[in-house]
Amino acid sequence: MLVGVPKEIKNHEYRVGLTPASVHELVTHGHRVMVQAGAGAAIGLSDEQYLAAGASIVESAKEIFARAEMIVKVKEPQPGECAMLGEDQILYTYLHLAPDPEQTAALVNSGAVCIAYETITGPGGGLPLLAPMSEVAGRMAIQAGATHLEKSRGGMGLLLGGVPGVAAGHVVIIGAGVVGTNALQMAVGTGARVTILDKNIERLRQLDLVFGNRISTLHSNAHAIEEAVLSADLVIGGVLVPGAAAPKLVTRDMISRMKKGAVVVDVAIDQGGCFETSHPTTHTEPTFMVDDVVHYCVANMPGAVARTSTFALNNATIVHALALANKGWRKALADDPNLRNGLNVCHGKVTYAAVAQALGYSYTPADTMLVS
Ligand SMILES: NC(=O)C1=CN([C@@H]2O[C@H](COP(=O)(O)OP(=O)(O)OC[C@H]3O[C@@H](n4cnc5c(N)ncnc54)[C@H](O)[C@@H]3O)[C@@H](O)[C@H]2O)C=CC1
Ligand SMILES: CC(=O)C(=O)O
Ligand SMILES: [Mg+2]
Repeated sequence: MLVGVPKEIKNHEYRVGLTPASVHELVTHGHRVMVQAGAGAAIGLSDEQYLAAGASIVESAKEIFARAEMIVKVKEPQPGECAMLGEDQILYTYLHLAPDPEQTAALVNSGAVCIAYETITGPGGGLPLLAPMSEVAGRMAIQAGATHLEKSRGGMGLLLGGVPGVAAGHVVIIGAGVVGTNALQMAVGTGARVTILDKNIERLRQLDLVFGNRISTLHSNAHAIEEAVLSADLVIGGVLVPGAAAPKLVTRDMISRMKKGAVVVDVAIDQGGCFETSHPTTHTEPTFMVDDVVHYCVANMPGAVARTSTFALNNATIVHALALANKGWRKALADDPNLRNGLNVCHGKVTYAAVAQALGYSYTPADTMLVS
């Protein structure tokens, strides 16, 4: 198969779909890989390294989209990229379609076979292609939150861990999945007081066993969220209902009653966000204020640590990239129900139930698309 890797074009996005090691893996299995010139230059992956791994270097994204049978990316295709996708071309990347009607319409119109990293499941459950970026974003959420608690960034001027004789800050984490757990580890490390909420009590039991009385766990409901948020200095939003738009758990009214200069980091913003007042921001302008509360809502947080993130992502994505290239999409999806769960849009149909439901499309089950 001819595989293409365009340079990412989202704001401050320096990750690359394939590392030289992943290119080498595909080439060893008999495939050809085209990489756009300079795709990895910002994170120290030179064109020479890609050439040495067996790729060819092409100048423009246009040529890659025109020729490749499978496009491997990181972020959802931007409008210009959607316009270049072709009928039956495989697109393998993050999509986050439920909160994004424009992108969904563009992918439906393209006729392409669109496989979303974030809905591919693992043999033991979970979302193994989302997990590495959630690890990164969860850890970064505390860094970003701590930085924006500084006065010069709009925050109340608070050091999360406090100092001897001065109380530590209160971090509230909503969602105890991969983002939440990684944020929890970092928050505990700073010496902050931490409360974590989830609907899944079994998950809270596991965290209680590991962290003991260094944290408070709370079953998530509207009342518990309100009480926790109103006493928080920093709130991290890390909930997920796979493939669906994030539930708005923190209302505008709660935000208006929070401490002035508190910070919210809405990691779930790529699925629409779990704060009613959120809207997506970029690394160039990561925050905005609502009622004197700093909102950090960057939809591609791992892009800021693109080198770490690219390697972590490739560790998880290469296995299915190989299956798709080796077998073609129909057989690869037929053989592997976990990969099949990644199919969101195919030949003009929406093939992921939560996306169809969120955006008012009729739903076509992925397995009905596998016969040619
Ligand atoms: N902004 C960014 O750059 C990034 C965003 N993300 C996003 O972060 C979000 C979280 O991802 P993961 O942690 O990997 O998901 P996950 O599936 O590991 O965890 C989500 C947790 O939310 C919980 N949850 C669901 N509804 C809830 C509710 N009403 N109250 C409390 N908890 C609830 C679930 O029980 C689960 O434990 C996703 O939307 C993901 O796409 C991930 C990486 C980067
Ligand atoms: C998961 C996601 O949205 C990201 O890594 O940018
Ligand atoms: Mg997005």
